[in-house]
Amino acid sequence: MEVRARAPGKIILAGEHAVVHGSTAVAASIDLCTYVSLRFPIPSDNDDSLKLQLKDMSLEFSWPVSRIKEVLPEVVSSLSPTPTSCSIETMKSIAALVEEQNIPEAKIGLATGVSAFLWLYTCIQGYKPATVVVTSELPLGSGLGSSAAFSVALSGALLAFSDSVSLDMSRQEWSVFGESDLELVNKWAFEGERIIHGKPSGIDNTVSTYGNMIKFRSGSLTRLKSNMPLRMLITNTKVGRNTKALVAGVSERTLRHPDAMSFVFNAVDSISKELSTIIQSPAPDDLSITEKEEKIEELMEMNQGLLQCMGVSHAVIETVLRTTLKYKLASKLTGAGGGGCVLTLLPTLLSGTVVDKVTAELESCGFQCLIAATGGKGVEVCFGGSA
Ligand SMILES: Nc1ncnc2c1ncn2[C@@H]1O[C@H](COP(=O)(O)OP(=O)(O)OP(=O)(O)O)[C@@H](O)[C@H]1O
Ligand SMILES: C[C@@](O)(CCO)CC(=O)[O-]
Ligand SMILES: [Mg+2]
Repeated sequence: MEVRARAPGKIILAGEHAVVHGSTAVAASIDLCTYVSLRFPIPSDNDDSLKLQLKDMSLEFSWPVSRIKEVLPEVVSSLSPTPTSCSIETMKSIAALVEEQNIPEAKIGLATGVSAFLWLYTCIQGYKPATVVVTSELPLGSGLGSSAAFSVALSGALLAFSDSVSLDMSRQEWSVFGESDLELVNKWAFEGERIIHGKPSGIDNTVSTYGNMIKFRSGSLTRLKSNMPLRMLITNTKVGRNTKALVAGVSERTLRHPDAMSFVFNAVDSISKELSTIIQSPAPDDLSITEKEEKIEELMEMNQGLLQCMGVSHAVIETVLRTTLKYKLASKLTGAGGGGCVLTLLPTLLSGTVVDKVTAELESCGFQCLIAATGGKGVEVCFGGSA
């Protein structure tokens, strides 16, 4: 028995960090995914372990299920079909299980992802032996929502083989969950994000679950229908960072300067709302595509300035901004910042030559550029077969 799930990464067009503090944000899925396959052994395999293979990193972790039962006895006895948060005590027990695996120091950032895996697995599948294989097209820890895509794909695969959702297991092609099942996948993925992020707003797992473009505020989403092409150059600075630490840094700054930061968050809220209005406004209205793009560019620059106020920009991000500005292109960081990826709007009338030139200049600085398709599908599953 095997099921595979895939979930997309995302870009945040406006509102990262401020969304954690109640502001509106706008995000779109991208066509780079994380894939999770789940397979239960057959009795003749004589396999009583839970295995997690992180293929891209050539890492494999394995726990005898008896060991998981011994360390986490309370998880299954209190199994509930509704997503639950991991308590501090259980987190400590999970950390012990992860520590036993001796993750190489250079890859220690994966420990939170492995912890999220153990929590979601035992909550949804109990102490069953299984092999879970993960691969990803997303750079990890770069602002493109790798943690959310991992949590969503994992929740999707685990729930596909649970009684909580209704799926046609005979369909051997990529299929979508029903509306209420999607909600369940999203809620479990949020619990995974909590373990990886500390204090997520929920925007990343929501856009990965539902796909397309969304407006998000205080846990609730509005699906957006874009009425204009939106081509974004994504520049990966390759400077590593950690969303949990950056989110905590903004919270600390907010505690130190509550009044000033509340104005910053309000300004971001207005920017996100204005951006979503422009994106959705009917195609042939009073504003031409070029006028809309100019407004979006200005909003991106304003948002970037406010992200700087929050303390989440970085020297390397400023280098990308300066480089793209030479070509009169507007940019902003995307995701948690502190390094990671930068978005640059490529206006419809921009010539291919300019795109090639700016890309070449960015790549000569050691950055990696890509143009991802935005607003595609959310989480999908596929039973058996080889779709
Ligand atoms: N494919 C994966 N396999 C295992 N763990 C993963 C995988 N993808 C993400 N993770 C976990 O998520 C962490 C990265 O999450 P983080 O939130 O810091 O960055 P991001 O999600 O890529 O960017 P952002 O949150 O800004 O969009 C990794 O260190 C790891 O713990
Ligand atoms: C930085 C942040 O706003 C977005 C990370 O992609 C964190 C979150 O909303 O959970
Ligand atoms: Mg993340």
